[in-house]
Amino acid sequence: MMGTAGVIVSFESVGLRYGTGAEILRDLDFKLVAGGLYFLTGPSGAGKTSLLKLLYLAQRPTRGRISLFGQPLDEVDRNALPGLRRRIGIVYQDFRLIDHLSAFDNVALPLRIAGHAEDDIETATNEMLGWVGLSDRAGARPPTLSGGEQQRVAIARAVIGRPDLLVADEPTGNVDAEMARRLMHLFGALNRLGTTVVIATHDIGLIGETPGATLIRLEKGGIVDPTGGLAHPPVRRGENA
Ligand SMILES: Nc1ncnc2c1ncn2[C@@H]1O[C@H](COP(=O)(O)OP(=O)(O)OP(=O)(O)O)[C@@H](O)[C@H]1O
Repeated sequence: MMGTAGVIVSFESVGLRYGTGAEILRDLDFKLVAGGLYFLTGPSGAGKTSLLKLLYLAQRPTRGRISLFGQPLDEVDRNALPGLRRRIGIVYQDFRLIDHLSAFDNVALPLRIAGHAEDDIETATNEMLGWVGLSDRAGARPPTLSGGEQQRVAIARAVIGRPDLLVADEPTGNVDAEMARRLMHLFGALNRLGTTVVIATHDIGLIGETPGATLIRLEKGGIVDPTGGLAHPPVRRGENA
């Protein structure tokens, strides 16, 4: 059996209900391995976005226990939560860009918050904008960008700080197949640098083109694990299982 070494996320008997409604997530028991690449799939309404919200600390479970970066969240001091959140890059389904900042300044934001030197910020931000094909839109504000362009700004902002955990909700939902492939390369490159990546998507093609990823399938609020990848995660090099 796998111990806790190399585990970045653990869910134990987790359930979630909104208000007094029925549980929309139930009996979630799984571990994510540090450095892993995970796709979360399932029909509309299965609870994918809700599961991601638990992961990026926007929602607390109504039952069970979640541990993140080795820390049980129910024991973490409130003051420590912002520190944990800074280790997570998030691509929201609705982007959540800051409308009065340029694309450049939206992407640069995590580096500014982390206190990097302005020269370094400029180089890294320009490089990232180039990768997502938005060099010529650096000065544009989000309301003047197309949906696909906004999505790419959101992705660039989420990955630029090399987070320990990247959580992306339908990150290729608004771009064409070629751009989706390019963005997947970006997630793959980040993953190879050590970031654990969790992507919710309906895009079966994207999943098929990504070898080495583990599929997490949600149905009616519960996980089905057809490949056994969650119950028996692959042992990665350098890791004592
Ligand atoms: N804030 C909320 N309050 C009440 N119910 C909610 C809330 N957010 C989601 N739900 C309900 O929880 C269930 C799961 O929703 P969720 O958005 O997590 O599904 P999803 O798998 O991400 O769907 P989609 O693929 O359509 O985005 C749905 O029945 C939804 O109506």
